[in-house]
Amino acid sequence: MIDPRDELIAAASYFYSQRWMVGTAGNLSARLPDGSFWITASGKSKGQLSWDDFVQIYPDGKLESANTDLKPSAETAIHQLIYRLFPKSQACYHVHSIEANLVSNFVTNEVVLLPPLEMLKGLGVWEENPICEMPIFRNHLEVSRIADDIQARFELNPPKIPALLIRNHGVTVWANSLEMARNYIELVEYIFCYMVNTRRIGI
Ligand SMILES: CSC[C@@H](O)[C@@H](O)C(=O)COP(=O)(O)O
Ligand SMILES: [Zn+2]
Repeated sequence: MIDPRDELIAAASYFYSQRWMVGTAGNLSARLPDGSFWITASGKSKGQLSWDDFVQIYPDGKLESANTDLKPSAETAIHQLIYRLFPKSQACYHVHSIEANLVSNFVTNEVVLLPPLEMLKGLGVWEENPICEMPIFRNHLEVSRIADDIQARFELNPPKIPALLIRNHGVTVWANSLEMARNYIELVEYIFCYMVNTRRIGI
């Protein structure tokens, strides 16, 4: 099996070049056949990751890393939850863009309506003039509280698209392959950019 860290490094470097993973922002993970997953270590510059900048988390919560100083991403609890809620997911990507943060403030409620763009097909919504909402969650200092909120809402009301937005923070997507996860980030960021631009020109 190919080690997914190469693709995670390539994706992070691309997202960094798009200014969606500026500095240490964001985290990426990919699952392995034994149910464990590689996740970016906390506080690493996402534009220049190497194999040693990842931590492997096992289903029982145990972790393994190249050196004992490495801590798993502060947002590991969200990745663990996503893999539990959506067991077919093989990758979970989280980035911080300016547009995502602007869009998260377009509304004060728990969802934002997405424009009925053709691009939604790329996120699995094959409908004419779809009514498609992006779930929004409150940002808490304690990441476990964000994960608890996601679990409580998604267990009752699973989302139509494999994405969620944390207000004033960033977007998280999950997918059945690393390639799809990268596409989903690009698609949601395109949609956020479109939404910001429609506001800017007043349509
Ligand atoms: C630029 S700080 C951003 C962090 O607080 C966090 O939101 C983030 O996405 C990265 O945290 P990390 O622990 O490196 O995975
Ligand atoms: Zn974050």
